Amino acid sequence: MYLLIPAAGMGKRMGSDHNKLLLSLLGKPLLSWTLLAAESSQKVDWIGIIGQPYDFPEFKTILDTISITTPVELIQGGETRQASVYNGLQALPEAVDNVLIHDGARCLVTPNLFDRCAEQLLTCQGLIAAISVKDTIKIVDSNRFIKDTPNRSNLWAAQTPQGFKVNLLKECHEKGYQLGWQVTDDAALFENANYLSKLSKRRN
Ligand SMILES: Nc1ccn([C@@H]2O[C@H](COP(=O)(O)OP(=O)(O)OP(=O)(O)O)[C@@H](O)[C@H]2O)c(=O)n1
Ligand SMILES: C[C@](O)(CO)[C@H](O)COP(=O)(O)O
Repeated sequence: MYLLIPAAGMGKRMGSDHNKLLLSLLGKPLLSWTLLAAESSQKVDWIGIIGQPYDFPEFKTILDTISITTPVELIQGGETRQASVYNGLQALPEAVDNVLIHDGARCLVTPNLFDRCAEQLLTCQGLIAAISVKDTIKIVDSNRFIKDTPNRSNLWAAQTPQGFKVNLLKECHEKGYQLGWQVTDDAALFENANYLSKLSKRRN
């Protein structure tokens, strides 16, 4: 299975002055933990890391340090996550049918989660890992007055991995680019284009 890892962020919301994936967690950069999980997956056999070129020297150091054996390609990212994934899709070899996309920032992913998503992707057009929302969610207006309380049993928090048929996702990204859709995950492009993605309840 081909895996794209968006890793070209700049930590704006976090208020970081550099890529948060290079911050250390238990002695290793965040990105190392994500890559180690992908390396231990039974299904992932190619990894594209999408990054900003100024981070590539540190990415190469990480790859050397963890002695990764899965083939890895570094791909230039864009201004937004959406633009980064677009570039990642262009970098896939022509013959690839299925792709998983997993945020480098989600470093607690397990090899088993990659494997489950890879297996299920063979049975559907698209899927995402997600967890059911535990809190009661309020919809507010621009003055923060509460307007609605949606039924919690229909609410799921989208995570990654997200997996798709490559031809369909490329079509959705292209459409999104042409029509100016701005989304925060790939499943939203699928929705906008009226394709169906399946939820995969995240256990681990
Ligand atoms: N131009 C961008 C922006 C984000 N990402 C990646 O998309 C994932 C989700 O982004 P997010 O968590 O929002 O990360 P950042 O944009 O880095 O940080 P922040 O949330 O603090 O703004 C991350 O793995 C990030 O590296 C990307 O590849 N290209
Ligand atoms: C794709 C994602 O991880 C799903 O939750 C998320 O939307 C990425 O963007 P964010 O800016 O970190 O929310």
